[in-house]
Amino acid sequence: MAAAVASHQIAQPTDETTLNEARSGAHAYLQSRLASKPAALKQEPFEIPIIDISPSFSTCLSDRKGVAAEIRSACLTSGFFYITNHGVPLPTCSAILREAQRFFKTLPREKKEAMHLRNSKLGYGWEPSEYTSIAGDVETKEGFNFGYEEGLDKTGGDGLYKNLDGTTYKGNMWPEESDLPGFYAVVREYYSEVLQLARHLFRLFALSLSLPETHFDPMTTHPGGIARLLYYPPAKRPVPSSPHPSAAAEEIGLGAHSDYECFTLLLCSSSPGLEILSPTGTWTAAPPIPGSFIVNVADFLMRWTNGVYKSTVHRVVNRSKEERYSVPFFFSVNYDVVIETLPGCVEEGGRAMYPPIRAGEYILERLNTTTKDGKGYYGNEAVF
Ligand SMILES: O=C(O)CCC(=O)C(=O)O
Ligand SMILES: [Fe+2]
Repeated sequence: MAAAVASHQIAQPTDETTLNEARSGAHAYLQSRLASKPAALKQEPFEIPIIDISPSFSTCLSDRKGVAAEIRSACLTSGFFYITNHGVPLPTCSAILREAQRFFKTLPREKKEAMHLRNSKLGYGWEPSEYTSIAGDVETKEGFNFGYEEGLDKTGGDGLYKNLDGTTYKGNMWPEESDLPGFYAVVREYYSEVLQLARHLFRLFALSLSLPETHFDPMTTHPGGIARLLYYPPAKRPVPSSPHPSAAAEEIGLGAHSDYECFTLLLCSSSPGLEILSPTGTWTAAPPIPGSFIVNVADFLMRWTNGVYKSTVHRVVNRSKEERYSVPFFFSVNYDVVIETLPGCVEEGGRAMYPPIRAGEYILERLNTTTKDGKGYYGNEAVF
């Protein structure tokens, strides 16, 4: 599918109507996916492919295109896939999962409180268990969120980074080095590796859309990239060992949602818990595969492709007696980029389903809906 280069670097204002449409569009999308019933829809099984991306590091374009074709096929169906042989060293992955455990298990509560999410206008910091809610479910997960800073980027960035709301102050909150010695160094190593992998994958996504390989590169010179450490306690009461049709039977770790950005790279510990909503409306487990990342298409790619690539709804239920840790990395373009449907993704005579939105504003709006009352808790407005 050929697509002309969009005017992505032009910082057009996103007006209130457009944002409202984006907000309700995302909500309607989620509701329609949750409400869809098995009967008349496509056949199971719903497969989450495993893609060995080692050929994508080849100097030969046709090797890279081969991997891009596999990615395309996954994006058209499940919107989720595993990648193996991705180049991020195993010790780097093990180390970040260990730090997650150290953070949640050894950092005293008052030190976590000092980094509470409510002190951030950007969704950063510590989220206690049962603090946030998506789709009305109170979530058992505990989290720690942080965003891009130039020190976490091997390229050093271009010096033009802007926060979600267009401000430029340093928004991350970190534990004191004396409280968790070595924590920041491990986070930096992991983040910088995964950011470079995301830039590499973005080129494959471009190829998968028959765009020039470097199409998205200018949009990721100071990219948004929120990462989180997540802890899911074991279920307090017995839950069915596989997804159950009745939501009431579940103890929700993280409520049903789609991700907001371009795509997500998820690292998880050996405990299962991630569940993906199939096109037939059934929850399908996505168990961890050692040494892999789970990649999922998120809303920006869905919007660019006019819904051709699926931003699939997912959730987490820890059904095991084990603790689960995970580290999602939500890869965004520069927050000042405007996301607009790629002309090549609109069928002849068709129309773009999604109005243009500015990356940072859209994410902020979506984050604001994840409170228990859905009314937001940041109380800030974008200043782009
Ligand atoms: O923890 C997981 O397995 C998934 C996390 C997730 O979907 C998210 O944070 O958006
Ligand atoms: Fe997610």
